[in-house]
Amino acid sequence: MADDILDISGLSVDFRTPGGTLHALRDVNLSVKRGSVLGIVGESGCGKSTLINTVIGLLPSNARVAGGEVRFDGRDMLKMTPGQLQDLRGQRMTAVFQDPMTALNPVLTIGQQMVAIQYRSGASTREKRRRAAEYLAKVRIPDPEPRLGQYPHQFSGGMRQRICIAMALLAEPDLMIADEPTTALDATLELEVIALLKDLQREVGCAVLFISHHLGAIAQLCDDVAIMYAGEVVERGTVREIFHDARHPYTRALLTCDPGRIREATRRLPTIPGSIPDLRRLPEGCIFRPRCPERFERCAEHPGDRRITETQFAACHKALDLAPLERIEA
Ligand SMILES: Nc1ncnc2c1ncn2[C@@H]1O[C@H](COP(=O)(O)OP(=O)(O)OP(=O)(O)O)[C@@H](O)[C@H]1O
Repeated sequence: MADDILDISGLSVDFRTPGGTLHALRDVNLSVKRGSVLGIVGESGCGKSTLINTVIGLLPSNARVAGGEVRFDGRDMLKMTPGQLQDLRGQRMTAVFQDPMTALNPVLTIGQQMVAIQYRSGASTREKRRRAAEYLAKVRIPDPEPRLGQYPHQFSGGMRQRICIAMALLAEPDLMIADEPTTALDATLELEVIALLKDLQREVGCAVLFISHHLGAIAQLCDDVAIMYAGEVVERGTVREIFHDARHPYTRALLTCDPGRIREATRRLPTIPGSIPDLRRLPEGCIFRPRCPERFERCAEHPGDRRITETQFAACHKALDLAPLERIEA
């Protein structure tokens, strides 16, 4: 059995666009250990959705996987047939998205939807309803039995997202992909949902790939973190390494823009001067060079992954030389 439930290596994805080929992901290396939570952080346009769509096998028609492998439990998903992918999705790999209303059908009751997604189970409808109520209780929906008969609009926004989480966990997946699941919620509800996700992830034992702009949420929920910038993973490590000893200037810029508030309220990523380069005309060398306060001549060469520890990597020529950042509690 593979140690990593998801192992992405050397993944590159291009889009055909009227202005030329856009290199949305380049040589991405990431892995999610069984039963652990990997957080992915990055500015808008860094390639988070492209990464997820590649993993769930739903890239748009103008996309092309230019290289690499995406292994789920040791098997390369990029070589699977549509039928094999379909078997994985919704069972061993499930997903929760930002807007619960896109996942829930407004004209069916929650109970009907939760029974329907157990279509592969040989259990009776009665047993499926019992499990549905059990999972609603797990996400702390009070009085779950009668609420199975209600429609999505009869629940609050926070409850709807918790119902989506219950539905994603009902299959007892090996991996749950959570794509900005708390971005649409207010700060208090967000904290509640993050705490709930953490409890349930432990209870069900599944791994989670958690995408968020919110550094505080990442620090609270994740075991490991990957920082993406303009289609590359520029740094990855344990949550402790990233929040206490970041080695890439981009990660450090994100963390130092607002260190005191990271734990509490930084719901959007801080702004760093400059903008992401045009991915159709990539700069030579390090992708962050045009915005980097640490740049020097060698940055005209791509740095590749520098190993900092067993678990931490940073794509920067200076990764081993930068002085430690002021301590940030994660
Ligand atoms: N269907 C598409 N056709 C052409 N280019 C695309 C397409 N989808 C995404 N891109 C481009 O690929 C790059 C990565 O986009 P992606 O949506 O994966 O980023 P993201 O990090 O998910 O951003 P956001 O947080 O705004 O959703 C961007 O430059 C984007 O413009």
